[in-house]
Amino acid sequence: MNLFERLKVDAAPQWQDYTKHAFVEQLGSGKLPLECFKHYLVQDYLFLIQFARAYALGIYKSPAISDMRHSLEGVKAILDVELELHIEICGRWGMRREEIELASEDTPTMAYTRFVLDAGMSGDLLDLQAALAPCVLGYAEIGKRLQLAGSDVPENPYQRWIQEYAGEGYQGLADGFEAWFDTTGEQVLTTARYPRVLSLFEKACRLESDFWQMGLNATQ
Ligand SMILES: Cc1ncc(CO)c(N)n1
Repeated sequence: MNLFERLKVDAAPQWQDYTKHAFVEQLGSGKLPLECFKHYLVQDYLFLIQFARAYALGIYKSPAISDMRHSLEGVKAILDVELELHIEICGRWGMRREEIELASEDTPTMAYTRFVLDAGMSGDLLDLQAALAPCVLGYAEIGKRLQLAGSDVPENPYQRWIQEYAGEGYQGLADGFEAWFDTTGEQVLTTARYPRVLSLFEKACRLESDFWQMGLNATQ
């Protein structure tokens, strides 16, 4: 079992809540109200700006050039690919980049992003990776699962989103992150340290669930 698999087992309730959240299930069935998705997507754009900073912090916290390159991959994937996907999807409803960037961050967006940044600033690369892992590895798992189940749902309005996270590019990024996380674990993880790493991972899962819930709450 690699480090990610071990954390998933030990944080099973939090992982389930996050990856099988009602928002995710409705996204997969195509039944999610558009209002919820739009609210989520604008907040996610703001989220990703902060996450690019968190990967940049990863460069700063990298003990080796190979670690720097992994962090740089994360920065590039967000700035060059993921943010552009959001702009493309928002553009379908006539929302422009300037308008999205002017939106104000909701509390769950602030809570999650600042939590990750603080985990990295106050800790080392492994702490930062533990706080980042649910994001990239969770979306890769969700994307793959929804894509596989999706053949039963013709004309899902959220297909473009699913396809992006199930696609080769994102799946490759997640595989790279998982191996990198494991390598860092082999270098610095001790038995005494594991509970703190697990706690960071669990908290990030909870903050992911809160992020989905923020999307669902947009109809109320
Ligand atoms: C909230 C959140 N978690 C994870 C990802 C995956 O990058 C994302 N775009 N947004």
